Amino acid sequence: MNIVVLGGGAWGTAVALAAAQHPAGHTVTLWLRDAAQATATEQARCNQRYLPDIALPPALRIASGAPDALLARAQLVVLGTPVAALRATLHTIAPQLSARGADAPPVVWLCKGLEQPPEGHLSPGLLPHEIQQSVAPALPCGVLSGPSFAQEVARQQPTALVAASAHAPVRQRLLEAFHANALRVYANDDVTGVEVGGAVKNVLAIATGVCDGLQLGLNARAALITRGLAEMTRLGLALGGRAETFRGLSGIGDLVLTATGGLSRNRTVGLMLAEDQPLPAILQSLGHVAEGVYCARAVVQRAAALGVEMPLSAAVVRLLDGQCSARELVHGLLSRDPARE
Ligand SMILES: NC(=O)c1ccc[n+]([C@@H]2O[C@H](COP(=O)([O-])OP(=O)(O)OC[C@H]3O[C@@H](n4cnc5c(N)ncnc54)[C@H](O)[C@@H]3O)[C@@H](O)[C@H]2O)c1
Ligand SMILES: O=P(O)(O)OC[C@H](O)CO
Repeated sequence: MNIVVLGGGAWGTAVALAAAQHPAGHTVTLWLRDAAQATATEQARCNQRYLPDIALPPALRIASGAPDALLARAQLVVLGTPVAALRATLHTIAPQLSARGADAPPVVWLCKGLEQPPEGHLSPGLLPHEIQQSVAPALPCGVLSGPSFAQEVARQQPTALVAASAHAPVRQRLLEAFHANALRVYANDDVTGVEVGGAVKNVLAIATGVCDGLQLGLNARAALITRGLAEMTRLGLALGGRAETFRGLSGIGDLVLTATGGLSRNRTVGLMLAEDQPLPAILQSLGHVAEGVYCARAVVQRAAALGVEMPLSAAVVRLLDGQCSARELVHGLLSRDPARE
């Protein structure tokens, strides 16, 4: 299979690397928007900026510049950008791919979050598949999600992913592309549920980082994860997702990984906020995207529009907006009225 991965951050690189190691012998190209970074990656055979210490397999091709020739041959296009770049990327590639008619390859994204509406706009923050529907509704699309740190996938440590799409051929293409070696890919047709899980767990991982940074204890962390799963599920159901999805890999699975795993960027943001470090400095030191920071407000706004209560996510928004300190956030949550579970 001819696979093109657009976007050479940590996750795009790890996913391209996994596809290039598939025993079927796929032809895999990792496309980077930054030509200098592409050259450096090719010379070092390592993405030192985003995935250091990982040697890229010889079969993995690196490219930059206009991706038209790559897209003309692609049988699967994987978008490795953050949510913020998904709309623009789809705008760029959709005309060429749509022109292939029935031969158009599936397009799948890896991002987890909601789009931030432009400042001052009243439109809701959209999930990735809603962005795709507004930009390129005719393309066969899907999402690859689930509990997966790039570094572990790149080291071929066992990982279970979810391939979600409304289209069975897209799900099948994803299985053929990635299911092998230490990667297991589970199919799911609940795209909304999978995307809500992927977005909300990032916000909740910030909250868990705060909880652990303040050394509130293991009981508090378990309570936070459990109540977080409840609010993730409430929002997901209200948006049309299915309950069982939130009990699966892209729900509780990714929430537990991101909220507790030391490799999580979102959790790291929470740990640093607990030390009262300023957010801009935290984001700069991270060097990678932490989607929870960018989608927390959109999550809470969509929940409010649907009458869904999300107290943990709302508390994270107040903290990110500088309306309270980490300790005040905890105090506010502990002072809430008693409620039924
Ligand atoms: N890193 C992981 O372990 C992991 C795992 C699963 C999912 N994800 C998700 O995948 C997405 C990408 O994460 P990552 O870890 O690769 O991020 P990263 O910070 O390592 O890299 C981001 C990449 O996106 C590119 N980029 C940033 N802004 C852009 C723009 N405006 N236009 C085009 N490209 C742009 C950067 O050049 C870089 O290549 C995120 O939504 C993340 O939540 C990450
Ligand atoms: O490092 P994070 O917090 O962006 O999480 C990475 C993955 O989404 C975990 O599944």
